[in-house]
Amino acid sequence: MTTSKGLEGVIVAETDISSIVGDQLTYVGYTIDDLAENALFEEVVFLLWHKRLPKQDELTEFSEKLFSAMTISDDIFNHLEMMVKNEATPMDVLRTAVSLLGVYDTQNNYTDETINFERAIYLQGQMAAIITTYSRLRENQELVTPKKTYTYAENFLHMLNGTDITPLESEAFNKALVLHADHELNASTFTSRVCVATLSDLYSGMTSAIGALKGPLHGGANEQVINMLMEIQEVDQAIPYIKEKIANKEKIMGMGHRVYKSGDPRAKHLKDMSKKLTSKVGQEKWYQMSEKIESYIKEHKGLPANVDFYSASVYHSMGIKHDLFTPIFAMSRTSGWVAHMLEQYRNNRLIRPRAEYVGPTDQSYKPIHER
Ligand SMILES: CC(=O)SCCNC(=O)CCNC(=O)[C@H](O)C(C)(C)COP(=O)(O)OP(=O)(O)OC[C@H]1O[C@@H](n2cnc3c(N)ncnc32)[C@H](O)[C@@H]1OP(=O)(O)O
Ligand SMILES: O=C([O-])CC(=O)C(=O)O
Repeated sequence: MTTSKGLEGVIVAETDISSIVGDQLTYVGYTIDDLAENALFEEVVFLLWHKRLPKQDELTEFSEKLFSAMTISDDIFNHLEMMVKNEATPMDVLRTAVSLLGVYDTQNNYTDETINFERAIYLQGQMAAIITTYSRLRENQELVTPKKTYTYAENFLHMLNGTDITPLESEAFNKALVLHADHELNASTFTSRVCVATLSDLYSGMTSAIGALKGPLHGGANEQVINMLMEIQEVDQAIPYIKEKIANKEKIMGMGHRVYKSGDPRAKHLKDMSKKLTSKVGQEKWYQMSEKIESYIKEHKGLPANVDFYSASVYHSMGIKHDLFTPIFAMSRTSGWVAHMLEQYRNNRLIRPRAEYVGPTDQSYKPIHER
């Protein structure tokens, strides 16, 4: 038996959803650059679920269904109110609320693909509804209903802030959602597949995936990055701060990746958006600081910036609360999680690896008074 700590390099599934080759990421054969520049997030969701881009009438129908799924039910609203009172953190709220969606879905046919496509749209819409409702409730703000003329990205921002959306905000947020949509067998996607490989349901897979994404070594890194930038505060403090972290053997959040060794192809798009947005709001320092950290870590540790690094200054300059960064990642990644869970159901086998036992052997039970 061979072991690979952290399953590094182990191939455990075949997929036709996304692929990483060198520093190239593709969704169903389309490069991430192509999609980030040209596609709407909802087109990408359709692509990941149906393995082809939608025609206009299909996109219209799909967007209408998503729009209809963006309204919160009274039941979930009541639970969210309770969670606000308990000052629960947004990722915990999201995980719990998605689990509750499962409680209110009384159809038991977990692996029925037709019903799962309906559930998928519902989940994708509800992610936006849950995050924005929770955010507005905790700020004591009235809820904002989505607009039919808005895209998914625009509606999220509209429901979050209650404002009209500028073209730059729309472009940046749509791009961020496209870039985070899927990423082969990352930890949370793998978690979702392990869960449904027992023939459990989509809500359970999503709940497990949200839990896995929350950790700071995965999706939780984007919030850690902004916390770091806030601690640094001034551009000339960036390098001394980073040097001290490295001297203390601490990790620099948003840097490094299990698969990409030379560069994460998503980071350059977010870097561009960070530059544009920070300059638009007159807060270039967050971009400048990030750029200094990126160059220093690349030069001294050989590590590239990952997707979580520049998304932090992008979301911050859009005025988004820092603890919503990881929930937004989860909202986008719902598209990928669902695609992978559906793929798992279609060609399922229980996922059950082995562990090498390294503990003591030949022990024999002693009565408690003899230990
Ligand atoms: C969406 C995403 O999930 S992207 C990843 C988001 N996570 C982060 O940004 C957290 C910071 N980065 C990390 O912790 C790691 O790079 C991971 C978790 C992304 C990848 O982890 P692994 O492939 O297991 O690499 P591992 O943690 O073993 O690191 C290998 C070496 O690089 C070092 N290293 C890796 N990342 C970093 C970092 N961000 N800062 C400093 N050193 C690092 C490790 O200390 C280790 O050094 P050593 O061999 O001297 O002990
Ligand atoms: O693939 C990974 O390990 C992490 C990652 O970048 C992602 O989930 O987007």
